[in-house]
Amino acid sequence: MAEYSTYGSVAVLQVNNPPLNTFTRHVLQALVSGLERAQRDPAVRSIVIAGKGPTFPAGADLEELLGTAAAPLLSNLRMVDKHVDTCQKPIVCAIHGTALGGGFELALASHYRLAVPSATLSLPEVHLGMLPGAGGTQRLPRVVGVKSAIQLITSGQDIKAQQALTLGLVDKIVQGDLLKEAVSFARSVEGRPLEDRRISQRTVPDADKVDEVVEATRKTILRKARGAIAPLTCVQAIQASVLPFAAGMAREADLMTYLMTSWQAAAQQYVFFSEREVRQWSHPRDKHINFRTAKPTVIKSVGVVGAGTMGAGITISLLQAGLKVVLLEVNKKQLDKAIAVIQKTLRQKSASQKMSQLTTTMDYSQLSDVDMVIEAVFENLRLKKEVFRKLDVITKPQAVLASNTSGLDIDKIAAATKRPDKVVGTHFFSPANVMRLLENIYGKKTSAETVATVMQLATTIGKVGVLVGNCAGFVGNRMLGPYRSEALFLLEEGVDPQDVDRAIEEFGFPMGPFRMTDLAGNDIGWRRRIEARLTTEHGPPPDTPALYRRGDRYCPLPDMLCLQGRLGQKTGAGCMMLQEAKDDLTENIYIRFRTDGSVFDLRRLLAHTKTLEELILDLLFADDCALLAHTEAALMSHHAPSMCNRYDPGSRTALPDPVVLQMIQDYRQEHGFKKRTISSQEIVERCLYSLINEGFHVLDEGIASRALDIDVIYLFGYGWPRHTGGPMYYVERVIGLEKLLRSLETYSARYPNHSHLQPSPLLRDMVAKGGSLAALGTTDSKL
Ligand SMILES: CC/C=C\C/C=C/C(=O)SCCNC(=O)CCNC(=O)[C@H](O)C(C)(C)COP(=O)(O)OP(=O)(O)OC[C@H]1O[C@@H](n2cnc3c(N)ncnc32)[C@H](O)[C@@H]1OP(=O)(O)O
Repeated sequence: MAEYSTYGSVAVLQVNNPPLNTFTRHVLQALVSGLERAQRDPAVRSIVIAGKGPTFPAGADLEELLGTAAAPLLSNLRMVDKHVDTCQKPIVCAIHGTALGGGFELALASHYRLAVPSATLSLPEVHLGMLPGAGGTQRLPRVVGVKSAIQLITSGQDIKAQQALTLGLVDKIVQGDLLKEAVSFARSVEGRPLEDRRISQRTVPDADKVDEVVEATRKTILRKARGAIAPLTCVQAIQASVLPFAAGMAREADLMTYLMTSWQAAAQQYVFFSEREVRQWSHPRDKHINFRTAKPTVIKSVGVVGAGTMGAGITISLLQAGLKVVLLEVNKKQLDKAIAVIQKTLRQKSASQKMSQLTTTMDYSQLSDVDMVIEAVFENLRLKKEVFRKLDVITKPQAVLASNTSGLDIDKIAAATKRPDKVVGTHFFSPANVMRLLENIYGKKTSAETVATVMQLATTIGKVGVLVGNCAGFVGNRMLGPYRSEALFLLEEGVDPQDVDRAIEEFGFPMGPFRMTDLAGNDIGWRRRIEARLTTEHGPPPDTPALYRRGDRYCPLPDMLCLQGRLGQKTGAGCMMLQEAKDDLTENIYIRFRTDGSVFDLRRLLAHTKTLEELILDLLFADDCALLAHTEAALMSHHAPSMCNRYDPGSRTALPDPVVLQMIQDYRQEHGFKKRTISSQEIVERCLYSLINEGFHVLDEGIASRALDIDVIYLFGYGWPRHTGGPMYYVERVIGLEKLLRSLETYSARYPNHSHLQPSPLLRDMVAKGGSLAALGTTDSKL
């Protein structure tokens, strides 16, 4: 737990609690005993505290923190820190690996800190819904000032050793043997006065500006926190650091108790464990196939087909993980553009050496030797099947073939090959090199080995891989469908798009449904609806009632917007007009693209088609993605820049668009909707409950095997607010399943033809039998 040894006058206490040396009560008790022993021993004149194995203590043990032991754990940690702080013999912390949370706080309570260059320090408690409650909010500002302390504690960001040295958080960076250096350093400071080494005795450097600093940061923190209580509570604790140390510690303790007992802390700790637990996958249809039994194929080289935004992002992720990549793109301009993007991103990350691992090509035969291919072409089944047919012939027989699709049928794609067991879905999220989620989809014939391979790939490239079954939209996009539909029905009834967005953003999402569609592109869903024959390129299918499809309520507003060319924000922002656009297109209009400098003459393009709308459609459905992307942008810059909002040139701030508001008004009138006032609560409930209800269907059908898989998908891929734990956790722990059921019953009685509001049989069953999502495999054992 804490090994005691002496080197002459130096006592060394090495925390030994593998793998991360986290603080349990036993570890802390062992530290207290060691400290007392060293203090008692007259031959000991200094003390070194270090971590055995790979790291200095990475903080309090979360398993223990989640149970009834939390309060004693905290008081033990505070006791250790007090022993250390007030010790009459100098205490030196020797830091390597990750000194996090309580580990870093112990170091701050010590008199000296040495670190190896690779060490990382941080106070990440805010991510767990807590604050650094063992003196971190009081000692850190005494070293770095209130302003920096607020920044470091409310972000929980990593502090690298060199930065820690600059900030005065460590005294020396040690290049050689850390323990040896620490022992000789301790010896060198023996007998020196300790008073000025005790951080608790210092004053906060910017104490006179504390109110000013807090005021200046409060707004930003509130905006970033989006409903999370921990960040602002951290600020309150830091504010108390200008008080005498004991008073500040008392304030910190009160605020820590408040946070530790909050549902948000429990939710965020659930998120921490769920992020790790998804790695322990099992096949929803056959539990015998799981992370223990299935062996992944070793992947050293990956082919990426398609160098659009997704393909480039995927390539960056793979290169950063040290894999060899062959990037194939049939359009030279697009390929060059992607190379420039990849180079720039890797350079920013100081990882330019990784470029040597990249081969770019326009020739499929270059893929003959790769271990795996990730296809990232345009989201079109015909095109994807064609690519897979080619890949099946060209790649080696044992190569895994993955499709980066956001919802197309993996079995149909697999059927284009003679190796359906090696075909799998890997749904990356945009930007693919930034977003952590990787939704991995198995088809009917995907082998256990192939599943294990893509789950392993997720870990290798630093993503959170979640295994799901094959259905339209998989888990994430499937659940988004009802949410979007309900948002549209709210427009029909009288809410404006920005009101829906505001309510959802106040709940904690970074973006409401309409701003999100503007960003992602309204045409994505439109194309999918056309493929599903819910609409056509020219309007509703013949003999179809405007507001119904297959007996279900349908809102055609997004289709109408697409027909007007209102496809999304990308088009407004990605290009620059050389000459003013004219509505009638009687003159030549030239448009140059910032992205690749290409110039289009719209009139010449139009000469080949009857109407502008037809031209948009021809290009949208063309398989030539590069042409599509450019021309779509060209047309859109002439037309309206977004679906529902307008954006000033160069800005991403969504502004209500009077044209759209008028259009919605006319639509309401035409279809006899009476505008009514709808509360934010109703907006949030209808949108989110219909999404969560779909989650129950997904579980019922075995598309996801555990509620935590759904939570992780929403947290890491869709911006679901972390402090609520994810949709399924939130509804079970915060709302209550019974309340969800009653609300859905109320809403579905009011809107009998909104099928997604009909409570799922699984939900009904759980409420009737008192069942819980935990029984379906959440991490409850750890809560
Ligand atoms: C009561 C005291 C009150 C207040 C003061 C102090 C508060 C605290 O200290 S709160 C805790 C602060 N520390 C953290 O938040 C660290 C969290 N851990 C991490 O960030 C990472 O695990 C890591 C950077 C330390 C290591 O990352 P990596 O190498 O990628 O490993 P894993 O994340 O996969 O972790 C391996 C294994 O360890 C488990 N684990 C990690 N941290 C803790 C912890 N603090 N307590 C208990 N267990 C922990 C993690 O779940 C993994 O377990 P499995 O292999 O079973 O999945």
